[in-house]
Amino acid sequence: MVGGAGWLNDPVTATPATHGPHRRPPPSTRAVALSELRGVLGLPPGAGPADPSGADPAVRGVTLDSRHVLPGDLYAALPGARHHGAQFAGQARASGAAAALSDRPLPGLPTLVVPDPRAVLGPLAAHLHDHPSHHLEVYGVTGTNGKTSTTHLLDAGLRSAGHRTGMISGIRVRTPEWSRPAQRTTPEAPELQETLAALREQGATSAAVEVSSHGLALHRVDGTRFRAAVFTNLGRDHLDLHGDQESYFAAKASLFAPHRCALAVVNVDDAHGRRLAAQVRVPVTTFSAAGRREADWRATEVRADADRTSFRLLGPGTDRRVRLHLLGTHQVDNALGAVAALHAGGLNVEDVLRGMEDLTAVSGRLQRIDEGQPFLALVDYAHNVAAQRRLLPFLRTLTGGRLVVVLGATGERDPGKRGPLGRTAAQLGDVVIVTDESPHDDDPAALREAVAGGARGAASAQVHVEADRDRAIRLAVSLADPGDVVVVSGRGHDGQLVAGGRTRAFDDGARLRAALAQLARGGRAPTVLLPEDQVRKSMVARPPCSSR
Ligand SMILES: CC(=O)N[C@H]1[C@@H](OP(=O)(O)OP(=O)(O)OC[C@H]2O[C@@H](n3ccc(=O)[nH]c3=O)[C@H](O)[C@@H]2O)O[C@H](CO)[C@@H](O)[C@@H]1O[C@H](C)C(=O)N[C@@H](C)C(=O)N[C@H](CCC(=O)O)C(=O)O
Ligand SMILES: Nc1ncnc2c1ncn2[C@@H]1O[C@H](COP(=O)(O)OP(=O)(O)OP(=O)(O)O)[C@@H](O)[C@H]1O
Repeated sequence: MVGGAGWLNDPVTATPATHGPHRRPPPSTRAVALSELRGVLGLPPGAGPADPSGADPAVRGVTLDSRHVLPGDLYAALPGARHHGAQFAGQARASGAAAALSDRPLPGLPTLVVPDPRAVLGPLAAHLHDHPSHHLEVYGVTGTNGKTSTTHLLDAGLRSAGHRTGMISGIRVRTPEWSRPAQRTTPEAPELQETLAALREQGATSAAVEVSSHGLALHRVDGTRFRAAVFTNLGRDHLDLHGDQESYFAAKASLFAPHRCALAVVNVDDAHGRRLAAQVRVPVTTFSAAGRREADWRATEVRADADRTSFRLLGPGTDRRVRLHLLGTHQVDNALGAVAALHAGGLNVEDVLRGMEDLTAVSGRLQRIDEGQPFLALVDYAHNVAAQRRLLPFLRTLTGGRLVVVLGATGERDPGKRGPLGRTAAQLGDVVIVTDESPHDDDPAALREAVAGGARGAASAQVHVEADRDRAIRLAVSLADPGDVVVVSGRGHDGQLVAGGRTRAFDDGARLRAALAQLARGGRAPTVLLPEDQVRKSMVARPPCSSR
């Protein structure tokens, strides 16, 4: 389709062409002899335990999950946090795996043995699919916040500029012929290469791909060539994986290595962005939403309200006002990154801006929920302090009243960010309602306490603790006065809560809408009565808004 459109009005219908149990590799996938793959890895002929029969089986696909093996696949048996894939060799063999890749020989399967199989999986999958990224213009986006939004803006711009394109984002994976919900931000290498191959086969000319730091550190994008890559920003996040901020930055920076990407597009409002721009060895285009004069692309005269966001765009040969439907000043950063990348990639700025200006929303990113209530209610995906620091001051500008923030912390992720999440919400909001997100196997009460402890420490907001997320949302609605702003943060589009090994459907937008509809039906507020010990008020009087 030409003419940008967001997911909310995307014309592509979902078909079950998924990776996973319904995996359907592109028909064009060629058969490659195992000996050829051995050559790709630089293994000498016959090195490592070969098939005792001396056969040289044809490999037609690759997967790292025994449950998804199709006949002829190479099964990559990887060491994991809970299992070693070698445990599942029997299942892979029974499903028709032709061969294996692992750090040890697998019984009954000719195995390519390398010390770090994850590290060679991407190049192998790319080889098997004839390097699809070399035949597409692939635009990547990395950074702590703004990846999904920027990816959607890139997609909208590519489409309005006439590209037949695909999008691999943390919300959905879409090709011209099918679309499905994403399982993770950046797919594992076999799925990524398979999707890029499907794009090529379906006549796509380009793709916008979200690249998480997990994706980089876990080699998921190895074997992929990017026409241009955007760096949005770096805040504290994912230290559970990276250990420290320096390693986190190094993971992000690795996307911009010359073997991966041809052009770097970097946000120089961000300190790590400035560092990256100074160190990369590919041509760099810079952008600044703060209007820095040294940037190649910059925004001035930014106006952002509850309906839209606009700014004056200044760049090579460009000086024009841009009007976005997306809400929040941070979307100016994201739009600048997208426009700079597409211009660097050779596209016409007016063509791409048309699509970006038509993009109506990105699911769960500052999405307004309106049921006629006399206050603003929104859902957002902010789940780290850096995002809160952009989001909450913006929302403050939309209210002369109070800012009510519903938040929690996901379990099994960096414990060090829980207290700061609560503290920042309390510093920048007036009413903080701490609730459960997805605790996974962590203790939900301990997670709530860590967030609430941070919030109480800030001592400037009213702090409530309500374990049940639905009740927390209804509490927020019941507490809102005309003119206030309510934001349910942290989950965005994510329609599931995971606790104690069980997953249940839970959509923040739908629950917020239901609470607002109940308010509209019942007059004032759907009263939520909480046991006294669940309500903690660290401060009853709130500071005047003007003091913030
Ligand atoms: C912490 C982490 O990254 N874990 C990854 C890891 O899982 P694991 O170590 O727990 O795997 P495991 O269960 O021990 O199994 C070991 C191996 O056996 C295989 N297996 C397992 C069971 C079976 O029946 N058959 C089988 O073949 C598994 O596919 C795996 O390869 O290896 C798996 C595949 O090998 C990954 O899918 C998995 O990513 C998990 C699911 C994940 O989502 N991680 C998150 C943290 C993530 O990647 N997030 C980022 C960024 C998010 C953001 O920006 O906010 C993302 O890109 O999504
Ligand atoms: N450029 C930005 N700078 C700071 N915060 C942002 C920016 N863009 C978005 N945000 C905030 O981060 C949240 C997540 O945005 P988005 O999904 O676009 O980023 P992301 O990098 O894909 O996040 P994740 O990796 O968690 O999927 C938004 O809901 C918003 O609160």
